[in-house]
Amino acid sequence: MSGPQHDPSLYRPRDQVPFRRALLSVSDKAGVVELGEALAAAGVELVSTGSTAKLLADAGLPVTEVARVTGFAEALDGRVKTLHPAIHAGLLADLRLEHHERQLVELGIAPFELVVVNLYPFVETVRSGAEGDAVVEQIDIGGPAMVRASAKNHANVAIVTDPRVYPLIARAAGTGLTLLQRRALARDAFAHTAAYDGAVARWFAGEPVEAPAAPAAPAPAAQAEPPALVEPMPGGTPAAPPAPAPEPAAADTSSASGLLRAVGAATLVQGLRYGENSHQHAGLFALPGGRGITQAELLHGKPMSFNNYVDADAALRAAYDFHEPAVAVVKHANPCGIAIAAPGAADPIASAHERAHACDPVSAFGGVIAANRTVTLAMAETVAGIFTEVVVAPDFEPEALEVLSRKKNVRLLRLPEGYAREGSELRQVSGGLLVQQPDTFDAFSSHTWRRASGSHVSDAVLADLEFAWRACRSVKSNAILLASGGASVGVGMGQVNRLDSCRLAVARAGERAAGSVAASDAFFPFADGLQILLDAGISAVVQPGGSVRDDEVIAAAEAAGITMYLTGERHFAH
Ligand SMILES: NC(=O)c1ncn([C@@H]2O[C@H](COP(=O)(O)O)[C@@H](O)[C@H]2O)c1NC=O
Repeated sequence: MSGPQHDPSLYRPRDQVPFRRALLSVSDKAGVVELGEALAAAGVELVSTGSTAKLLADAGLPVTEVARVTGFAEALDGRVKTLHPAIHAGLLADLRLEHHERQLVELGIAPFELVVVNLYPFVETVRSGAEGDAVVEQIDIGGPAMVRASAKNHANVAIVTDPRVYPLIARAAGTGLTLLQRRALARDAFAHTAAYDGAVARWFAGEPVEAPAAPAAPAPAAQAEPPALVEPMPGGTPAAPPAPAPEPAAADTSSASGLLRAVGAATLVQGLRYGENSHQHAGLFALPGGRGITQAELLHGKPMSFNNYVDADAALRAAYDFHEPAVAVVKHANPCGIAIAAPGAADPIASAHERAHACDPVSAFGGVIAANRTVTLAMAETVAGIFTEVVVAPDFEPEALEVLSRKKNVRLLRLPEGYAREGSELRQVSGGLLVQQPDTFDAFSSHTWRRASGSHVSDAVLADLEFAWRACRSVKSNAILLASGGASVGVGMGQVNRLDSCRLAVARAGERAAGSVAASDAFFPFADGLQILLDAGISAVVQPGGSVRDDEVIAAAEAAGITMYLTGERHFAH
């Protein structure tokens, strides 16, 4: 045996590992300051590379530069920064082993419990048209080394490669993560570096950097169940929630038990006029430390109703699923339009709203609008002409507030700072409660998809497919969403068979169906639903795959000469 020896008796168990020292080294800096703030506030020491460190320091955070830890200035134009034993021993020491702990002390090296890395934008650089050494320089070496080291050492280290996980990490800043959570992050980290290296290899082979065609993905059910980021419900009866704390602190809702504790400590915010219907009593309760729609400030209009809260929350979920400026218009908890800003739009959020509204103006009447950016005057002027129940956003420009406040019947809500959803979701069933990890699984990058039919599509079509696939997870199942240019053009939602959802999406899109792309939240059980989309003239489709009749479905796409991608992951929303 050539690898290291392994003696199971030497390993001491480690479940929850509190964060003491974090290493942050990111190319995409979005959200890293907020994360750094949460970590620093919890007393976590921050160590960071060149420009990440500068950004954190400029934000007033205490941060140690990697070069100070290694005693070695970053060299060779950044080719060597973190590639040093003083960093990698801190990432790889397995503190379950007494001799690793001892050696680390002897070496004078402190361990890391949290590593946040995202890699040089290799694929984006290729897509920008760069060639030769300009591309080679974007092959990240130190980043993947840290990601893989930390993922291997998930028994001790939490590795974060996806900015969408930052809110969870921020919430867990004071407690750290469990082994199960670190394992799930390690899984994602290895998938991330594998996809990255795959793209690099394809570039060297002179192939397009996106994932090549491959045999149909195995049925998701046939794959091993991935570990969830939330702890499973403890067996038997859940522990009784403790008495509410006198001063409600922010609750860690990333696990089922954490969420149940928070529910036990929830406090009544207000009685509502009524529930879903006028004969039902209802109230709104707040979770300790919650920063969601419950905590939003009513700037104008009548008090929110029960249904307003449900719809506004659904709209927020849809709009905040995008990093880009995005708007969702919701009716009865379903989006009747979702859009991101048109490229180069002078007023991005106004553009996103205009396009979301245009998807289905009939249904948008009396709708609830969520924007993930400040509402501008231009957006307000358009909204003012549309009968709207609620507009919720992180903020409103003063002029926008003035324009909208002239409308008596609209409710305007400003989100609390640091708006975030809970780390677990709860639903009541008779005699019990269902708790699950939210569907934040990130399978939106086409690099992880498999092309099952047709030829490579243009970057624009690929971007539309990515948009449609992301947007369709905010739509109740069975969901079919047609999109064009980063905007939905037809949504078929909530039907009890996929065929009707296809019919609905096509009917709502009308002439816009031709040339649009389609996303289906789960596999097509038969080719008939897809055929409706094909007959309407869609240009490409993305769906999970995994049906026993995948061959039939793929053959229909082949026959129509369109490209079909399989994601291997579905996005049911019930
Ligand atoms: N060479 C190294 O030792 C190294 N260590 C970290 N990086 C990358 O440098 C970037 C962050 O650098 P900065 O904080 O200076 O922007 C990250 O994308 C990270 O993956 C490295 N760069 C590339 O290989």
